[in-house]
Amino acid sequence: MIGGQQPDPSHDRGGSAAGKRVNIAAIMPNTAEKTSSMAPEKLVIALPKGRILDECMPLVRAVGIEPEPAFDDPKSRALRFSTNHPHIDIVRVRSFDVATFVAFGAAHLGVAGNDVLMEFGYSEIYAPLDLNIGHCRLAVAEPVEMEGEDDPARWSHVRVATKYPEVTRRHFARRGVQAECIKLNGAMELAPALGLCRRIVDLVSTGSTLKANGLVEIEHIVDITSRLVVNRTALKTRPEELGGWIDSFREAVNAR
Ligand SMILES: Nc1ncnc2c1ncn2[C@@H]1O[C@H](COP(=O)(O)OP(=O)(O)OP(=O)(O)O)[C@@H](O)[C@H]1O
Ligand SMILES: O=P(O)(O)OC[C@H]1O[C@H](OP(=O)(O)OP(=O)(O)O)[C@H](O)[C@@H]1O
Repeated sequence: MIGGQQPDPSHDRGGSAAGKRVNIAAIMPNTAEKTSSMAPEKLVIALPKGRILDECMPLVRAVGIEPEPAFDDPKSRALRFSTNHPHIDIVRVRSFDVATFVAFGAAHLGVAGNDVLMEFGYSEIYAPLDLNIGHCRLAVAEPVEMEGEDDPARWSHVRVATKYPEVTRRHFARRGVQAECIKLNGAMELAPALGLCRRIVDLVSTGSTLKANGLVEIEHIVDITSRLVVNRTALKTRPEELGGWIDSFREAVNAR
């Protein structure tokens, strides 16, 4: 279990905000009652390091959560950070791991792209809010020379390099195409030129990475944004507190 520090009731956002929109306490009165009489463990928020962190920190700050100075110190090797709320910590992990930490209840709240959520399909994760950041799309791409002669409607089998084998298999299976996926963790765009496979499934935003590597997008799979994610059990056991944070994040997103 996490933490052990006593909560600071003066910083508990749940009381006032919950009930306005995410009225979980009303539908689960028993759990709400139980938690209000117990000292809950520290609330842990998992944030993805990398490009999404810069986009999500203004929202985190807009809801009134300010991490300790070490969070912004590039020399710091710390992974867990206290905040201005004595009962809230932030952990900074890889984007795929945000989903795992939240699904297993090691973190209560987090931020993850729906690419990551779809790939894992964790039933323990509830994603109540689109944060309107991290906009990109998941797409199939191939070498520009193949574009004219290749007809995706005629495929019965494809071999693709991807970081998203589950989403890729499901996408192709829906139209009866068998996908053989070669799992890579980055730099998928290198695979066709090096003969690993002819096609890739990867995230595309501006398209400049595809272009720089002689590839073109030939099939759109799904639009991607980052979501606020919550552990379902935590939401049941701490409905006011977590519902309050969901409401606060929603207000911050709407105010942008
Ligand atoms: N080019 C992009 N434009 C916008 N959002 C993106 C882009 N690439 C990825 N994302 C979003 O950001 C999330 C994190 O991507 P990022 O590239 O920072 O991490 P990563 O390379 O997957 O992480 P790691 O280094 O841990 O493997 C993705 O899951 C996706 O939702
Ligand atoms: O269409 P673009 O604007 O060029 O963005 C697309 C690139 O962004 C992501 O990679 P990232 O830069 O995060 O590096 P990674 O491959 O290490 O994940 C993605 O995997 C593409 O390579």
